[in-house]
Amino acid sequence: MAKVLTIHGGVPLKGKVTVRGAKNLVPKAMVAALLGDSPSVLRNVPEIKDVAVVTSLLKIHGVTVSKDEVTGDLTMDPSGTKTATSNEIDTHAGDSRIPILFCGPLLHSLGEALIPNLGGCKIGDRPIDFHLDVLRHFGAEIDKAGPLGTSIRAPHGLTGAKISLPYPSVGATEQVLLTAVRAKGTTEVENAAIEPEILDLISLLQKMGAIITVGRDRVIRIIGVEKLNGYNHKALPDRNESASWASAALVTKGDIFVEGAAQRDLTAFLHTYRQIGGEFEVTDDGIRFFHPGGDLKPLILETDVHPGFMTDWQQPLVVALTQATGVSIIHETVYENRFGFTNALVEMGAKVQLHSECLGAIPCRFGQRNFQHSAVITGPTPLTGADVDIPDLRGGFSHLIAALAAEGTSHVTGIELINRGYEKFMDKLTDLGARVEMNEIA
Ligand SMILES: CC(=O)N[C@H]1[C@@H](OP(=O)(O)OP(=O)(O)OC[C@H]2O[C@@H](n3ccc(=O)[nH]c3=O)[C@H](O)[C@@H]2O)O[C@H](CO)[C@@H](O)[C@@H]1O
Ligand SMILES: C=C(OP(=O)(O)O)C(=O)O
Repeated sequence: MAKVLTIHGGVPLKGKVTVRGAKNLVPKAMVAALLGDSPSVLRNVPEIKDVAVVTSLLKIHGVTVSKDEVTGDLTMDPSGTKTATSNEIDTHAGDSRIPILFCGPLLHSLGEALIPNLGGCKIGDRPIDFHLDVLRHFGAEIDKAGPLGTSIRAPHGLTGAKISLPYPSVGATEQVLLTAVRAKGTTEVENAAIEPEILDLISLLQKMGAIITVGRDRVIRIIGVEKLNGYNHKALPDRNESASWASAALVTKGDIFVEGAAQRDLTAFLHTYRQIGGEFEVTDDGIRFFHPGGDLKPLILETDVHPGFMTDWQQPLVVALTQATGVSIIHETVYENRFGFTNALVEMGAKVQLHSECLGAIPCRFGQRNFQHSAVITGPTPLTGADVDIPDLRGGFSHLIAALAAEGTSHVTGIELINRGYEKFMDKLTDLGARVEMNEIA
């Protein structure tokens, strides 16, 4: 039975939501537990699909994962780590992007790793060439990278390496970290990503006994150690979920206190929010986001790696820009195909034109290659309810907040995708006063 969410729009979202540990850190912290020779404890764990997927992957590799019924904290004991069968691995094909990060830890423990084909949002090709090159630098052999997944071995162990990433990829940087901490000798990675979730992963690895320094100009150095212990760590809050609810407040002319939102990790977002005309108040417990009344202002924006404007913030913000007075331009420089979600916004009444040129100050990797990676948004345009099928996590959130702001009723399918990154999504919407009903259809 498929689910369809009916949304009656036009209600400002008001109230409080709580964000917990980041989707882009928690599953990776769980993978890091494989590196220890004693159990690890992870706190502030959200109930989202990627956590369920990694819990299952750890279990089929012999890791005991137990959850505290009251706090939700996870205790992961890797003492029984074993090779999983290809059938077990195959059950997770297409689920998430995290399995590729099992390579380093499994190669250290078992000398081999079998990785299912990856899932994640369909916002570009999302190749894994950087990951496989990184692993080869450490001495791993890629037996097979084909339709049934990737099989990797390290018959001679893994040795530290000097690596320069072609682009500051988040996943490839994490691949380096999770492999280098127990490799023989020293690793140096240039052009590394330094997103807050990566720095939190480094903190956690440091607790385990890893030797890591983050130097100038995105260079990270790691001295491998033979053994690591388990960690006890509280995951950093989800800055992407925080930014999503902030955009929801602006789009619906509402007022949302996001408990747990951390200003430190949202500097670029808060700057942009204020430029558009959104208001916020930072407290020790979170951030209140609200529409202060009056017109929203258009802007010109490029997504970028940290400390730039995060690509995952772009999609919900585009909905707010449909309500700004004037022309806004967004140049998406991280993914080549992240504007597909705007088709549904156009059906709802928005004016969005896509272009393959780089409409930004810096020409990016996608210029002259026929990727529609720049968007011109003209507002304000009233939005009306529509029937929408959610394409991906952030595009889906954008559709939902557009429907919440629109006049009339919308029907949304594919809502399950939202569970990848938004904990207790329906409860939060209801608590904020949204008029929504979930029904099942044959
Ligand atoms: C689970 C997780 O943490 N997901 C985040 C992570 O994704 P993820 O780690 O997959 O993103 P990357 O930073 O690796 O990707 C950035 C760019 O590099 C390219 N690339 C990446 C790897 C590779 O081997 N070859 C290659 O060409 C990608 O196609 C993309 O164009 O960082 C992205 C950028 O901040 C975020 O949008 C995602 O929410
Ligand atoms: C692109 C995203 O996630 P993933 O890398 O897990 O697909 C996202 O969170 O917006």
